[in-house]
Amino acid sequence: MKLTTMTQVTIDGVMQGNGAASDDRRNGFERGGWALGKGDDETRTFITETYQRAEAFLFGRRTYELFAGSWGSIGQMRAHPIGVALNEAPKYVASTTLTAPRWDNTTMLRGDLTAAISELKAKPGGDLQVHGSGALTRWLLENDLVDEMTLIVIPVILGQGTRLFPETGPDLALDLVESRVDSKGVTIQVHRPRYARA
Ligand SMILES: Nc1c(N[C@@H]2O[C@H](COP(=O)(O)O)[C@@H](O)[C@H]2O)[nH]c(=O)[nH]c1=O
Repeated sequence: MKLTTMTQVTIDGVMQGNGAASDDRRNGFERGGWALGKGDDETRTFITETYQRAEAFLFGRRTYELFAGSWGSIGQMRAHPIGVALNEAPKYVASTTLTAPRWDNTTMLRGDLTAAISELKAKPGGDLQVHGSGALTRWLLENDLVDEMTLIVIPVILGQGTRLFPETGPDLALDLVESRVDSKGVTIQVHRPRYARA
């Protein structure tokens, strides 16, 4: 499988609390919900089709729990095409703290994460998709495991919140695979990292 990430970020690179203000108030964050209703229909279709294409999903603990409590639990969300894709596909969670995953079709990845993810990547098939999961995405980039990275850039400067990319991290060159701007100014960028060590 090809490991792909999809993250909504602001112009200043924040990824915290894109969906709802209540999702994540860590570190006094109070400007959540910045991505809600921002893209146009074409962007929404792009996002939905991305989820539908997934062979499997890989999550960090926090995003897994947020998704399990929404896409996995609320009837209307389960019935949405994104909900259907998420509920049907196998889900993997990288966490050392989560003991009892509450969503069907979930496998916990413990121990040697590099080996576990390399094994998943070696399986035939389509996308192993990571959504949200900032800590995991940073770790995957640090460990040269991301094959393709989609950024959905929302035209706001938030001025607070956790950034997707760390203050200190890997130095990566990216090949642009696809980019487009929608009618509301939301930019979609698909990049392939070119790892120096690859
Ligand atoms: N940007 C963005 C999300 N954003 C945020 O990711 C955070 C969870 O990951 P972590 O940083 O590992 O704690 C949490 O603040 C959530 O609001 N989540 C998504 O599913 N999709 C996205 O595009």
